[in-house]
Amino acid sequence: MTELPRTPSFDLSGKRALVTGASSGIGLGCAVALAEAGAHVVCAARRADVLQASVDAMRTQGWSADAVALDQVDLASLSAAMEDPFDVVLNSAGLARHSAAVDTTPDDYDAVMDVNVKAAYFLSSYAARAMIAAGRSGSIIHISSQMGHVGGPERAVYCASKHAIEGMIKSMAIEWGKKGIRINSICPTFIRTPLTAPTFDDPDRLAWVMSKIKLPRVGEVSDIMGAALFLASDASAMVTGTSMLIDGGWTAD
Ligand SMILES: NC(=O)c1ccc[n+]([C@@H]2O[C@H](COP(=O)([O-])OP(=O)(O)OC[C@H]3O[C@@H](n4cnc5c(N)ncnc54)[C@H](O)[C@@H]3O)[C@@H](O)[C@H]2O)c1
Ligand SMILES: O=C(O)[C@H](O)[C@@H](O)[C@H](O)[C@H](O)CO
Repeated sequence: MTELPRTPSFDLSGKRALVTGASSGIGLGCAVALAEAGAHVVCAARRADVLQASVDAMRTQGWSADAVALDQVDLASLSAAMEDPFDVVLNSAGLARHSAAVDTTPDDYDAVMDVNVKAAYFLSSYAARAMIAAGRSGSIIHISSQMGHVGGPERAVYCASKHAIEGMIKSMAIEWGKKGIRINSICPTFIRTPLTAPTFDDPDRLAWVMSKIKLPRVGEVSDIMGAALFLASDASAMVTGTSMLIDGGWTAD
């Protein structure tokens, strides 16, 4: 009989995962995807009350989850939260402040870069450091953006921050690959979350979005959850230093 290849496992039983930005939007969706696959998920965000409500809802499903209040711009707290190694670290915390490039203030610039780049950089660094010290492999995943690959009007700082993630993951993948640590990004198009409310609530901006997406609708959080599970699990064991565009065809032309 033909020996058939085995489908790799998407099961995360016995794995410990950290998901940042887990109180809402894409982060909450990814936390659910990992918990449903069997991981114990530590959900991190700043708003302890909102976060606890999400964790309580996950527990009622029979999934394993904890909440940790964390402002990841505070690198000392971030480092402390990462001391015990995780098998999976998924970073969805992020900020968008859009303005014409000539009107961007240093405060807007710093706010976006501090969360989207600096915190993401040190989160990765601390995560890998703990994995290496424990002699463990792991998967680090950043929610970047299609704006890490193309530009967008009134989005120069946001695009700069997401392009930085794309360069960062490639360099870190080179450094950590032989230790069994993978690092990748997911690059979504416009997804319906609190972050995109100002864009979707403006008819002109929504029309621009729909003129760029090739599919007939905007993205939903559920469109990202399968990719998160894939990159977290052994199903993606040969995938590192790359980004997965979930952009409804935005970047196809
Ligand atoms: N919604 C989209 O269309 C879209 C598309 C592409 C990429 N993204 C990216 O996805 C990620 C999640 O965004 P979302 O759409 O789910 O929005 P969201 O506003 O629902 O989630 C962002 C989360 O980041 C958290 N956060 C912000 N600053 C933080 C800090 N200093 N410390 C800890 N947590 C902090 C917020 O509290 C929130 O929970 C972001 O990185 C965003 O850039 C979103
Ligand atoms: O541009 C916006 O309105 C959002 O704040 C961004 O988060 C984008 O939705 C996203 O990155 C897709 O390009």
